[in-house]
Amino acid sequence: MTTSSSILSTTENLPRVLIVKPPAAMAVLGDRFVASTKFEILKAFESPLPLPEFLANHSDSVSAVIAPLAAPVTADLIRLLPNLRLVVTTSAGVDHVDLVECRRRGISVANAGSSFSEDVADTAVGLLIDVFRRISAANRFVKQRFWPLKGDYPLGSKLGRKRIGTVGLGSIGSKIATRLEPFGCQISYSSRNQKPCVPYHYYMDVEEMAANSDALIICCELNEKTVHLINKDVLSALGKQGVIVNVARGAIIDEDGEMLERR
Ligand SMILES: NC(=O)C1=CN([C@@H]2O[C@H](COP(=O)(O)OP(=O)(O)OC[C@H]3O[C@@H](n4cnc5c(N)ncnc54)[C@H](O)[C@@H]3O)[C@@H](O)[C@H]2O)C=CC1
Ligand SMILES: O=CC(=O)O
Repeated sequence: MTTSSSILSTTENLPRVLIVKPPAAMAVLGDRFVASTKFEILKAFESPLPLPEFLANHSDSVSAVIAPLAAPVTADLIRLLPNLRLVVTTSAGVDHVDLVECRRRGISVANAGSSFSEDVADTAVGLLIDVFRRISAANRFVKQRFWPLKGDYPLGSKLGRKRIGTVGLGSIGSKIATRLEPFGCQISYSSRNQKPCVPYHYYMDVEEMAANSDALIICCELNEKTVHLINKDVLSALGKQGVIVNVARGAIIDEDGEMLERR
Protein backbone atom coordinates (compact mmCIF):
# COMPACT_ATOMS: atom_id res chain seq x y z
CA MET A 1 0.00 0.00 0.00
CA THR A 2 1.23 3.51 -0.77
CA THR A 3 0.96 5.96 2.08
CA SER A 4 0.44 9.66 1.56
CA SER A 5 3.85 10.33 3.13
CA SER A 6 5.54 8.00 0.63
CA ILE A 7 3.78 9.81 -2.23
CA LEU A 8 5.11 13.06 -0.78
CA SER A 9 8.65 11.80 -0.46
CA THR A 10 8.52 10.29 -3.98
CA THR A 11 7.37 13.66 -5.34
CA GLU A 12 10.03 15.43 -3.34
CA ASN A 13 12.73 13.39 -5.04
CA LEU A 14 11.55 14.19 -8.52
CA PRO A 15 13.45 16.81 -10.54
CA ARG A 16 11.71 20.16 -10.32
CA VAL A 17 10.75 22.13 -13.39
CA LEU A 18 10.05 25.83 -12.98
CA ILE A 19 7.41 27.69 -15.02
CA VAL A 20 7.54 31.43 -14.41
CA LYS A 21 4.69 32.36 -16.77
CA PRO A 22 2.26 29.90 -18.33
CA PRO A 23 2.96 29.00 -21.97
CA ALA A 24 0.04 29.70 -24.36
CA ALA A 25 -0.57 25.96 -24.71
CA MET A 26 -1.49 25.78 -21.02
CA ALA A 27 -4.51 28.00 -21.72
CA VAL A 28 -5.79 25.24 -24.00
CA LEU A 29 -4.45 22.10 -22.39
CA GLY A 30 -4.26 23.20 -18.74
CA ASP A 31 -2.10 20.94 -16.60
CA ARG A 32 -2.15 18.23 -19.28
CA PHE A 33 0.51 20.33 -21.01
CA VAL A 34 2.99 19.43 -18.28
CA ALA A 35 1.49 16.24 -16.84
CA SER A 36 4.26 13.80 -16.00
CA THR A 37 5.25 11.35 -13.33
CA LYS A 38 8.90 12.04 -14.07
CA PHE A 39 9.15 15.58 -12.73
CA GLU A 40 7.37 18.02 -10.49
CA ILE A 41 6.19 21.33 -11.85
CA LEU A 42 6.70 24.53 -9.85
CA LYS A 43 4.21 27.13 -11.04
CA ALA A 44 5.66 30.44 -9.92
CA PHE A 45 2.79 32.25 -11.65
CA GLU A 46 0.30 30.77 -9.18
CA SER A 47 2.14 32.24 -6.22
CA PRO A 48 1.40 35.78 -4.97
CA LEU A 49 5.09 36.13 -4.05
CA PRO A 50 7.56 38.06 -6.22
CA LEU A 51 9.75 35.58 -8.12
CA PRO A 52 12.95 35.97 -6.01
CA GLU A 53 10.92 35.35 -2.83
CA PHE A 54 9.10 32.41 -4.40
CA LEU A 55 12.43 30.95 -5.47
CA ALA A 56 14.02 31.51 -2.06
CA ASN A 57 12.18 28.36 -0.94
CA HIS A 58 12.77 26.31 -4.06
CA SER A 59 15.80 27.56 -5.96
CA ASP A 60 18.17 24.69 -5.07
CA SER A 61 15.73 22.09 -6.29
CA VAL A 62 15.05 23.52 -9.76
CA SER A 63 16.84 21.57 -12.46
CA ALA A 64 14.88 22.75 -15.50
CA VAL A 65 12.88 25.75 -16.68
CA ILE A 66 10.09 25.80 -19.26
CA ALA A 67 10.41 29.18 -20.93
CA PRO A 68 7.73 30.77 -23.10
CA LEU A 69 8.63 34.01 -24.88
CA ALA A 70 6.85 36.03 -22.19
CA ALA A 71 9.20 34.75 -19.49
CA PRO A 72 12.79 35.55 -20.52
CA VAL A 73 15.55 33.42 -19.03
CA THR A 74 17.92 36.17 -18.01
CA ALA A 75 21.31 35.95 -16.31
CA ASP A 76 19.58 37.23 -13.15
CA LEU A 77 17.10 34.34 -13.19
CA ILE A 78 19.83 31.82 -13.96
CA ARG A 79 21.86 33.13 -11.01
CA LEU A 80 18.92 32.35 -8.72
CA LEU A 81 18.97 28.70 -9.85
CA PRO A 82 22.30 27.14 -8.88
CA ASN A 83 21.32 23.63 -10.01
CA LEU A 84 19.69 24.54 -13.30
CA ARG A 85 20.70 22.06 -16.01
CA LEU A 86 18.14 22.58 -18.78
CA VAL A 87 16.08 25.36 -20.37
CA VAL A 88 13.23 24.26 -22.66
CA THR A 89 11.64 27.00 -24.74
CA THR A 90 8.11 26.62 -26.04
CA SER A 91 9.16 28.66 -29.09
CA ALA A 92 11.52 27.97 -31.97
CA GLY A 93 13.29 31.25 -31.26
CA VAL A 94 15.65 31.33 -28.29
CA ASP A 95 16.30 35.08 -28.29
CA HIS A 96 14.62 35.40 -24.88
CA VAL A 97 17.26 33.13 -23.32
CA ASP A 98 20.65 34.41 -22.22
CA LEU A 99 22.60 31.86 -24.24
CA VAL A 100 25.97 33.23 -23.17
CA GLU A 101 25.14 32.68 -19.50
CA CYS A 102 23.71 29.22 -20.26
CA ARG A 103 26.88 28.26 -22.11
CA ARG A 104 29.04 29.61 -19.28
CA ARG A 105 27.08 27.55 -16.74
CA GLY A 106 26.90 24.43 -18.96
CA ILE A 107 23.09 24.59 -19.10
CA SER A 108 21.50 22.85 -22.11
CA VAL A 109 18.91 24.77 -24.14
CA ALA A 110 16.24 22.95 -26.16
CA ASN A 111 13.75 24.72 -28.41
CA ALA A 112 10.53 23.84 -30.22
CA GLY A 113 12.47 22.84 -33.34
CA SER A 114 10.36 22.83 -36.48
CA SER A 115 7.00 22.28 -34.74
CA PHE A 116 5.56 25.56 -36.06
CA SER A 117 7.44 25.85 -39.35
CA GLU A 118 4.72 24.62 -41.72
CA ASP A 119 2.08 26.87 -40.20
CA VAL A 120 4.38 29.89 -40.21
CA ALA A 121 5.37 29.20 -43.84
CA ASP A 122 1.68 28.95 -44.82
CA THR A 123 1.01 32.22 -43.02
CA ALA A 124 3.92 34.00 -44.72
CA VAL A 125 2.66 32.97 -48.17
CA GLY A 126 -0.89 33.95 -47.17
CA LEU A 127 0.33 37.40 -46.09
CA LEU A 128 2.25 37.85 -49.36
CA ILE A 129 -0.85 37.06 -51.41
CA ASP A 130 -2.92 39.31 -49.17
CA VAL A 131 -0.60 42.28 -49.68
CA PHE A 132 0.04 41.80 -53.42
CA ARG A 133 -3.67 41.17 -54.15
CA ARG A 134 -4.66 43.87 -51.63
CA ILE A 135 -7.28 41.60 -50.09
CA SER A 136 -7.35 43.07 -46.57
CA ALA A 137 -6.82 46.62 -47.84
CA ALA A 138 -9.70 46.33 -50.35
CA ASN A 139 -11.88 44.75 -47.68
CA ARG A 140 -11.21 47.72 -45.35
CA PHE A 141 -12.00 50.09 -48.25
CA VAL A 142 -15.39 48.46 -48.82
CA LYS A 143 -16.23 48.21 -45.12
CA GLN A 144 -15.44 51.89 -44.64
CA ARG A 145 -18.02 52.54 -47.44
CA PHE A 146 -15.46 54.26 -49.68
CA TRP A 147 -16.42 52.32 -52.85
CA PRO A 148 -19.45 54.49 -53.79
CA LEU A 149 -17.51 57.65 -52.90
CA LYS A 150 -14.09 56.96 -54.36
CA GLY A 151 -14.79 54.41 -57.08
CA ASP A 152 -12.95 51.15 -57.69
CA TYR A 153 -10.07 50.21 -55.43
CA PRO A 154 -6.73 50.03 -57.30
CA LEU A 155 -5.98 46.61 -58.78
CA GLY A 156 -3.64 44.26 -56.97
CA SER A 157 -1.00 42.12 -58.61
CA LYS A 158 -0.19 38.44 -58.80
CA LEU A 159 2.31 36.61 -56.61
CA GLY A 160 3.34 34.61 -59.67
CA ARG A 161 6.79 35.45 -61.05
CA LYS A 162 7.57 37.88 -58.24
CA ARG A 163 11.18 38.10 -57.03
CA ILE A 164 11.10 37.03 -53.39
CA GLY A 165 14.11 37.27 -51.08
CA THR A 166 14.01 35.32 -47.83
CA VAL A 167 16.18 36.64 -45.03
CA GLY A 168 17.09 33.31 -43.44
CA LEU A 169 16.67 29.94 -45.09
CA GLY A 170 16.33 27.66 -42.10
CA SER A 171 13.36 25.49 -41.22
CA ILE A 172 10.76 28.19 -41.94
CA GLY A 173 12.57 29.89 -44.82
CA SER A 174 13.06 26.66 -46.75
CA LYS A 175 9.38 25.75 -46.33
CA ILE A 176 8.37 29.19 -47.58
CA ALA A 177 10.65 28.77 -50.60
CA THR A 178 9.15 25.34 -51.38
CA ARG A 179 5.66 26.85 -51.26
CA LEU A 180 6.62 29.75 -53.54
CA GLU A 181 8.21 27.60 -56.25
CA PRO A 182 4.88 26.46 -57.81
CA PHE A 183 3.85 30.14 -58.11
CA GLY A 184 6.81 30.60 -60.43
CA CYS A 185 8.48 33.03 -58.01
CA GLN A 186 12.14 33.78 -58.43
CA ILE A 187 13.53 32.96 -55.00
CA SER A 188 16.73 34.20 -53.47
CA TYR A 189 18.00 34.15 -49.90
CA SER A 190 20.49 35.54 -47.49
CA SER A 191 21.67 33.64 -44.44
CA ARG A 192 24.68 33.24 -42.21
CA ASN A 193 26.26 30.95 -44.80
CA GLN A 194 25.54 29.93 -48.36
CA LYS A 195 23.82 26.54 -48.55
CA PRO A 196 25.51 24.37 -51.18
CA CYS A 197 22.47 22.17 -51.90
CA VAL A 198 19.76 24.73 -52.61
CA PRO A 199 18.88 26.01 -56.10
CA TYR A 200 18.17 29.61 -55.04
CA HIS A 201 20.45 32.58 -55.58
CA TYR A 202 22.46 33.50 -52.48
CA TYR A 203 23.18 37.06 -51.42
CA MET A 204 25.73 37.72 -48.73
CA ASP A 205 24.38 41.25 -48.52
CA VAL A 206 20.71 41.83 -47.64
CA GLU A 207 20.71 45.30 -49.21
CA GLU A 208 21.80 43.85 -52.55
CA MET A 209 19.09 41.19 -52.28
CA ALA A 210 16.52 43.89 -51.51
CA ALA A 211 17.55 45.82 -54.62
CA ASN A 212 16.75 42.71 -56.67
CA SER A 213 13.50 41.72 -54.92
CA ASP A 214 9.81 42.65 -55.04
CA ALA A 215 9.35 41.35 -51.50
CA LEU A 216 11.47 40.30 -48.54
CA ILE A 217 10.34 37.68 -46.07
CA ILE A 218 12.08 37.94 -42.73
CA CYS A 219 12.49 34.46 -41.26
CA CYS A 220 15.88 34.48 -39.57
CA GLU A 221 16.63 34.24 -35.89
CA LEU A 222 17.01 37.39 -33.81
CA ASN A 223 20.61 37.70 -32.68
CA GLU A 224 23.22 40.43 -32.29
CA LYS A 225 23.88 40.39 -36.05
CA THR A 226 20.23 40.53 -37.13
CA VAL A 227 18.99 43.29 -34.79
CA HIS A 228 17.98 46.13 -37.14
CA LEU A 229 19.36 44.16 -40.09
CA ILE A 230 16.48 45.64 -42.08
CA ASN A 231 17.43 49.30 -41.89
CA LYS A 232 16.74 52.36 -43.99
CA ASP A 233 19.33 51.36 -46.61
CA VAL A 234 17.65 47.98 -47.11
CA LEU A 235 14.23 49.63 -47.26
CA SER A 236 15.32 52.16 -49.81
CA ALA A 237 16.98 49.40 -51.90
CA LEU A 238 13.67 47.51 -51.81
CA GLY A 239 11.86 50.61 -53.04
CA LYS A 240 8.49 52.14 -52.25
CA GLN A 241 6.55 49.36 -53.98
CA GLY A 242 8.50 46.68 -52.11
CA VAL A 243 6.76 44.43 -49.60
CA ILE A 244 8.11 43.08 -46.32
CA VAL A 245 6.57 40.13 -44.50
CA ASN A 246 8.13 39.61 -41.09
CA VAL A 247 7.32 36.28 -39.44
CA ALA A 248 10.38 36.42 -37.20
CA ARG A 249 11.01 39.10 -34.54
CA GLY A 250 10.08 42.80 -34.62
CA ALA A 251 13.57 43.93 -33.59
CA ILE A 252 15.03 42.66 -36.89
CA ILE A 253 13.44 45.70 -38.53
CA ASP A 254 14.63 49.13 -37.48
CA GLU A 255 11.19 50.53 -36.85
CA ASP A 256 12.36 54.08 -36.45
CA GLY A 257 9.12 55.99 -37.12
CA GLU A 258 10.82 58.62 -39.26
CA MET A 259 12.42 55.99 -41.46
CA LEU A 260 9.15 54.13 -42.06
CA GLU A 261 7.35 57.41 -42.72
CA ARG A 262 9.83 58.32 -45.43
CA ARG A 263 8.89 55.18 -47.42
N1 LIG B 1 5.88 33.81 -36.25
C1 LIG B 1 5.94 32.66 -35.60
O1 LIG B 1 4.93 32.11 -35.13
C2 LIG B 1 7.26 31.99 -35.46
C3 LIG B 1 8.42 32.72 -35.60
N2 LIG B 1 9.62 32.10 -35.49
C4 LIG B 1 10.82 32.94 -35.67
O2 LIG B 1 11.46 32.54 -36.88
C5 LIG B 1 12.85 32.38 -36.63
C6 LIG B 1 13.41 31.35 -37.58
O3 LIG B 1 12.86 30.08 -37.28
P1 LIG B 1 13.45 28.75 -37.95
O4 LIG B 1 13.42 28.87 -39.43
O5 LIG B 1 12.74 27.63 -37.30
O6 LIG B 1 14.95 28.81 -37.44
P2 LIG B 1 16.23 28.11 -38.06
O7 LIG B 1 17.23 28.07 -36.97
O8 LIG B 1 15.88 26.86 -38.76
O9 LIG B 1 16.72 29.16 -39.16
C7 LIG B 1 17.24 30.40 -38.80
C8 LIG B 1 17.85 31.03 -40.01
O10 LIG B 1 18.35 32.32 -39.62
C9 LIG B 1 19.53 32.52 -40.37
N3 LIG B 1 20.37 33.57 -39.84
C10 LIG B 1 21.05 33.61 -38.66
N4 LIG B 1 21.80 34.72 -38.60
C11 LIG B 1 21.58 35.38 -39.77
C12 LIG B 1 22.06 36.58 -40.32
N5 LIG B 1 22.97 37.31 -39.65
N6 LIG B 1 21.61 36.98 -41.55
C13 LIG B 1 20.72 36.25 -42.24
N7 LIG B 1 20.23 35.08 -41.76
C14 LIG B 1 20.67 34.66 -40.55
C15 LIG B 1 20.23 31.17 -40.31
O11 LIG B 1 21.24 31.09 -41.31
C16 LIG B 1 19.04 30.25 -40.59
O12 LIG B 1 18.88 30.12 -41.99
C17 LIG B 1 12.92 31.97 -35.16
O13 LIG B 1 14.19 32.29 -34.60
C18 LIG B 1 11.81 32.77 -34.54
O14 LIG B 1 12.28 34.03 -34.14
C19 LIG B 1 9.70 30.78 -35.28
C20 LIG B 1 8.58 29.99 -35.14
C21 LIG B 1 7.27 30.57 -35.14
O1 LIG C 1 7.55 33.06 -32.35
C1 LIG C 1 7.49 31.90 -32.16
C2 LIG C 1 8.59 30.99 -32.08
O2 LIG C 1 8.31 29.77 -32.02
O3 LIG C 1 9.76 31.43 -32.03
